[in-house]
Amino acid sequence: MNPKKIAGEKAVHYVEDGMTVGLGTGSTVYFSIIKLGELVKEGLDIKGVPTSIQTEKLAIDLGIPLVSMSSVDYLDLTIDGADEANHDFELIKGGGGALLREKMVASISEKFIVVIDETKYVTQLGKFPLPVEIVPFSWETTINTIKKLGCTPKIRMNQDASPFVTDNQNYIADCYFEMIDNPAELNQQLNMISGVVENGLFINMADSIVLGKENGEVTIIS
Ligand SMILES: O=C(CO)[C@H](O)[C@H](O)COP(=O)(O)O
Repeated sequence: MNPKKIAGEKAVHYVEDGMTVGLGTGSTVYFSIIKLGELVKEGLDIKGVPTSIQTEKLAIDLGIPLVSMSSVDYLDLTIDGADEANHDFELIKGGGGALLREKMVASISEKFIVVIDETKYVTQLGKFPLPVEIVPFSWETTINTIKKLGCTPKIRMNQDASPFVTDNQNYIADCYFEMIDNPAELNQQLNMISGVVENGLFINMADSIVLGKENGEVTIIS
């Protein structure tokens, strides 16, 4: 059993007719979006707000009707993956580079459902390098400032050795902390640095975590 598939599909039970739904990005929420595509074909009436160009393309291929975030005041629900989640429902996101739009969409969602496999449910955040979206202008200056917060930042690169560029035309600095003692404080400190657009810490945003397990079970933590 694929724990990502189990979690992704389970989360779709939260979706009801008439909802506007934030569609996250990544290989776990992929299974939610596939399932939603099937349900839409069977008559489910929803509108999706995609969090990346990749998700937008997938949703269009599946026939899920989409609206832009700017055309809605709020979303009923967002389903998205995460790279780590702790027991206080604090998250690291951005492994796929979509953290800015993901955070914007989650911030106006009534409910934010996180879909992960059990390996990502941790007691302390930080083993996964924290993605921070920064502007390309003088990125060296920005990562030098970020470094002072006690991490080793590395600009994310593509396989061809060019910098990875986000959907918003920015760079990602993957910041190696090993352990993050105070995620809420770090979230604020990072976002106060000039040149930082947004960081991958999601604090006080998640409502439920849907945890897929290797043995085929799924646990919902709310
Ligand atoms: O934040 C994200 C993309 O920016 C993803 O939700 C996160 O990286 C988890 O992805 P996956 O489900 O593929 O492990």
